[in-house]
Amino acid sequence: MTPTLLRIATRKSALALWQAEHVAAELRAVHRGLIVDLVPLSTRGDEILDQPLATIGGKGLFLKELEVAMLEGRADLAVHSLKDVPAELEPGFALPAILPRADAADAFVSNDYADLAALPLGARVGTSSLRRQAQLRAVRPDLTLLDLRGNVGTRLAKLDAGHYDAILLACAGLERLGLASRIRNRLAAPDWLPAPGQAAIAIEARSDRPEVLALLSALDDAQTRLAVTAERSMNQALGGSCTVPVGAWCTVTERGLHLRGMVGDVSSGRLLQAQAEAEGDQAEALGKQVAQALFDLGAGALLGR
Ligand SMILES: NCc1[nH]cc(CCC(=O)O)c1CC(=O)O
Repeated sequence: MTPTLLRIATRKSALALWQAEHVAAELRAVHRGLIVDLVPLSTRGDEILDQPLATIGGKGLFLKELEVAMLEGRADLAVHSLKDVPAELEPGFALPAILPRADAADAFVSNDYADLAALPLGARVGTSSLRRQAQLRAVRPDLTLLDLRGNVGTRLAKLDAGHYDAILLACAGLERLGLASRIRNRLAAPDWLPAPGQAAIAIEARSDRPEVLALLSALDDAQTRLAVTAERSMNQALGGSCTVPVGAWCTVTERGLHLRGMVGDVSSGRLLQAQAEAEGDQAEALGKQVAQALFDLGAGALLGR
């Protein structure tokens, strides 16, 4: 029987709540009469803020509590930033919808400097993302890289308190929170690669709930799904963890898919880059092909395998 109520499990950060509200509004718009409620939950990834994500167990930390809520019948779906969703989902779960992508660029945010090139020698830049750190090292080996965790508001407050000369965030998150005015400069492809799936919102649900999956799939954007499938397939073929600096960017045109991939080394600032094109129905194979090209360039040593 088609459900008349859908409950969305979400993290409690301002960005997570915005994304869940956005999905709720879209669901109400496409399914007239459907009741959609939010179930805000705390996750381990939100609670442990004093350690880098890579050391406390990675991205799955943000999903676990939301998945438990779905398994226990307290929620019907969960809304995530796709870049926080591990390449391999927990068994029994699916991503029935991936929403149209926002701006996938990273944002250079600073109160004193217009862009990376304007930073003085040795300037302090805050980011806990290994991908951002490796790309920073590659263009500015002199910079002092400092850890920076917490939600978007916390990170901006730490910048404003003077702990950093600049910080890097995702443009998409700033835009969703009405903070686009904080973006001083966009760090964008092909010179600078985002995380696989960056700027796409994903809906997760139990694979054994066909009526729920059918309602949710109405929000799926085919073009975004193709692009992020290629990016996530590459990430998975490289080992799929968030403890290595990996960037990916796939564009979709009438001619097909174009995937760029990057594996970096934070200490040396060395970046390995590869790219390839494929037909629209070959997204997964394209991801594996670019991963193989990166291995051929020596990515294995950087990935510790
Ligand atoms: N890791 C936290 C996270 N997960 C998704 C976004 C931004 C929104 C998106 O990429 O969809 C952010 C914040 C950031 O990186 O600045």
